[in-house]
This record gives sequence, C-alpha cells and structure tokens, in this order.
Amino acid sequence: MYKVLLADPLEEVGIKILEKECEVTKAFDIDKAGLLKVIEDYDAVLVRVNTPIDKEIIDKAKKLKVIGMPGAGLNHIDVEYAKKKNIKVYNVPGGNMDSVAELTFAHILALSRRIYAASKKVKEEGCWNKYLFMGNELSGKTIGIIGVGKIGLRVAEIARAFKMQVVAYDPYVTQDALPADIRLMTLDELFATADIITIHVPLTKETYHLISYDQIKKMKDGAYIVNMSRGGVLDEEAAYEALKNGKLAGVGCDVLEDEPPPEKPVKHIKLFDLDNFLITPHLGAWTVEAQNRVAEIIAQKMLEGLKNS
Ligand SMILES: NC(=O)C1=CN([C@@H]2O[C@H](COP(=O)(O)OP(=O)(O)OC[C@H]3O[C@@H](n4cnc5c(N)ncnc54)[C@H](O)[C@@H]3O)[C@@H](O)[C@H]2O)C=CC1
Ligand SMILES: O=C(O)CCC(=O)C(=O)O
Repeated sequence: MYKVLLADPLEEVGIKILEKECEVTKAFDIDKAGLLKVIEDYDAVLVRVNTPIDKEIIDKAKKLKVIGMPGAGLNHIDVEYAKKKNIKVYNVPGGNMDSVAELTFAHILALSRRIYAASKKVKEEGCWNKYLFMGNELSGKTIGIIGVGKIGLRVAEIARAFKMQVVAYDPYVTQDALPADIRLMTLDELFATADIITIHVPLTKETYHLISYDQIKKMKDGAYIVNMSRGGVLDEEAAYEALKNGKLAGVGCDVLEDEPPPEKPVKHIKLFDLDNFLITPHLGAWTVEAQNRVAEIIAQKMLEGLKNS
C-alpha cells in the first residue's frame, strides 16, 4: 500500500478515494521541522498554500513520487526541483475558478456599495444614515483584469452581466484567444482605463510587487483594487499609502504577503485600521462545491500518479 501524508485538510470525498489504495496519515498541524522528520516515509504528500515544499524537504523525501495541491497556485512548491527528482506535482486548474470569481465580485460589490463601513456603523452606533454611504454602480464601469487565465476569464463573464466594459493585461495570451469583448492592452493602458482592477496572476519573480506605488500613481483617482491571487503581487505598503491619501477608493484582498498574519500584539497591520480595506482569510476557494470538486480530482490524480510511477 502507498503511504500518503495529508499535511493539510482535504474533504472526505478525496480521503475516501485515497484510502481505497493507500495508507493515509493526517498531520494537519505539521510544520517544516515536522515534515523534515517524517517525509522520507511517504510516497505522496498533499499540501495547501501555507505548507511550502522546498528543496530541503524534497531532498529528504527519498521515497516521494507525488505532491498534490487541491487548488490552482503552485508557488509554494519548488516544482522545477521536484521534477528534477522525478516527483510528479499535481494541482487542479480551474477546480475553484467559479468560487474565486464569485468572491472577487463579493469584494467589488462590498467596496463599491461600502457595505462593511455601513454595516459597522449601524451595528456599533445604531446609525441609520444613508447620506454617509453613497455608492457607485458597476454598470458602465470598466474592469481591468490582470491575468486572463481560468479565474480572470470567469471574472470577465460575470462582469458582462453587470454591464461592465472589460479590459485585460496578460503578456502570455493573444487577443485572438480571448472573447471579442475583452480588450487586451498594456499594463499602463489598463491602469489609465480601469475603474476597478482585479488581479488573477500566479506569484512569480515577475509578478512580485507588480502593483507598487509607482504603478498605483498611473491609475485613475478613486480606483478600486481587488487581489484574490497571492499576497506579494500587491505591495501592501503602497496600498496603505494610496488608501490614506485618497488616490484609491478601496482595496479588497483575500491574500496577504505574510499569511497568516501574526496576531496582535505581535504586529499590528496598518491596513486593518481602514474601513475601505477589506480582507478575507484566503477564502477564495472555500466553498463546499469547490472543495468537494478539487478533493475528488486531486485524489484521483495522486492515485494515478502513484500507480504510474
Ligand atoms: N484566493 C484563492 O483562494 C485562490 C487564489 N488563486 C490564485 O489565482 C492565480 C490564478 O489562478 P488561475 O486563473 O486558475 O490560473 P491560470 O494559470 O489559469 O491563469 C493565470 C494567468 O495569469 C497570466 N500571467 C502570468 N504571469 C503574468 C504576468 N506577469 N502579468 C499578467 N498576467 C500573467 C497567465 O498567462 C495566465 O493567463 C493562481 O495562480 C493562484 O495564485 C487561485 C485559486 C484560489
Ligand atoms: O484551498 C486552498 O487552500 C488555497 C486555494 C488557492 O489559493 C489556490 O487554489 O491557489
């Protein structure tokens, strides 16, 4: 029987598939030191985004044949090095795209209708004053999508239903490959055109701090930024400055560069003081539907990978 380590939780449907042919160990709280101690015993390991698999772990993993990620992003896994060591790395492209695109719009709507601040004012002060919370319609606005892969394209589909114009920046796709109503442009053109900018790129050397203060300066006054991709793509210090001085009207993030953030009083994150900064704790893929889907697919892929290795 293959030995599989679940270093992070997986929905039951995936565990059941693996358990048919593997001995499955659950070690959801394992840290790097723990992984280094036990990884040599396993044929396969499943990790989510906050459990990195680096060269050091791979070097210890003498029996490892398969690494599985029940989602899209692989920036926490040294995929090149794993491949050199003949370890297969699997993810589930598109498995959570609907959920992430839907949360993108939850942030966009919450920002443009000031839902967080208005709700807080009612609950904390009993203040029922609509005059404080004038919002904006999405209809007729331009959304700028950075990265038109699986999630970016789904965001574009939803944007259409809101009667928005869609522009996009992605150096790895061509205009012919896109639906006719998505206008591909340079990043500077997108900054000058978009009312709402939404980020859907992988975290790479190229995308690290892709949105810096110098880039924000090129955006329209009062623009919104939403980042559902990875912390590190948006420079959080720059976002703070731009929210404080009013250059940006709102920022919504599902991810942070330092994630999970240290708890108070260890470090206080300035952005958290601002009502027009929205944060969710990496919930993009966190729906029953997406989690069941990715669990089933990743378990099947890992099993196939083990059998073919
Ligand atoms: N918040 C969450 O829970 C989730 C976050 N994600 C993040 O979203 C990212 C995108 O996911 P998918 O759309 O499924 O991936 P995808 O691979 O289908 O699309 C990524 C797109 O980004 C483009 N891209 C790459 N480098 C770029 C650059 N420098 N500038 C502009 N575009 C660039 C690619 O050409 C591709 O079209 C993932 O890599 C992951 O980091 C994904 C799923 C859940
Ligand atoms: O489900 C998770 O743990 C993270 C999802 C994610 O960020 C991804 O699929 O790239």
